[in-house]
Amino acid sequence: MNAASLIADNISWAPHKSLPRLLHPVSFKVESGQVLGVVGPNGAGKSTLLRLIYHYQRPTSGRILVDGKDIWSLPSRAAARKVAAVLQEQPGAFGLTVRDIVTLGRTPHRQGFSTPGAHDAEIVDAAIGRMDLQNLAFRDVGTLSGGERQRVMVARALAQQPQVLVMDEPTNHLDIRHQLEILSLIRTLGLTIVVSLHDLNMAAGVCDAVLLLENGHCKGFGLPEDVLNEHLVSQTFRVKAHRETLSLSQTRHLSFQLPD
Ligand SMILES: Nc1ncnc2c1ncn2[C@@H]1O[C@H](COP(=O)(O)OP(=O)(O)OP(=O)(O)O)[C@@H](O)[C@H]1O
Repeated sequence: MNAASLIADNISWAPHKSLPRLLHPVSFKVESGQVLGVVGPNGAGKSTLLRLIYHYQRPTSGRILVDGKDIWSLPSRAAARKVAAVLQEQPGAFGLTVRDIVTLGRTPHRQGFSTPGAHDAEIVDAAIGRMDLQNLAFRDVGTLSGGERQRVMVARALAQQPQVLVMDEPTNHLDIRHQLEILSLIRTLGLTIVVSLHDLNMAAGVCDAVLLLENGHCKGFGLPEDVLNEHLVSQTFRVKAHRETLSLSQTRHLSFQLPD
């Protein structure tokens, strides 16, 4: 794998020039190979921020640098060789096999309309193996469970050989076991990762840094233990947050209740 640093330099977004910004200017840096968690209440702007990074929506202001190169100065194909995404809404790709879907990850690396070659096939097989999908390779993706489909989407992103991987709520719809598997996988991919997560304890466990959003504003960026403190979490999520150290694992754990 081929991780690279990611810099967001004053990026913001509005649906139109005449409309108010839904994401206010924010700057941060993710070192090569590190995992940034994006957290915040519903509607905070997490997916909006991620869309700018995976080259889907152009920022209204600012630059996004991967390995020092502004991805919005690149054509889509070149940007897709730098940044891949695993999204919540999975395409209804009925009729395509798992292998077909993973092979789509090679598209940005091919010339024009050329068909995939032996080199592509090797990379696709490696991605399928990495996600333990060998037994499902020729299954119609429409017949897979949500967890299996999620693994296919990660395999497709790996076949894309990006430097940065963006994951929008990758644990959604997964049972506890699969949530933990995805989180432990995140740590082993050797890529720079930006992941949005709703579970703050999971974010604290898996991320090197956390960005906390509220209403399109950055409320905190830094080490999980600093950003996910009782005060900031209580204020941002409008709950009463309590943080304790669990005796068994010696990890910090947040619990929540509604305020009085
Ligand atoms: N294209 C758009 N036009 C108008 N409003 C938009 C557009 N995209 C997003 N929004 C609004 O921006 C706000 C932030 O949305 P976003 O999906 O980024 O939030 P989120 O933090 O990912 O939320 P959730 O946790 O519910 O998934 C929401 O109020 C949403 O309705």
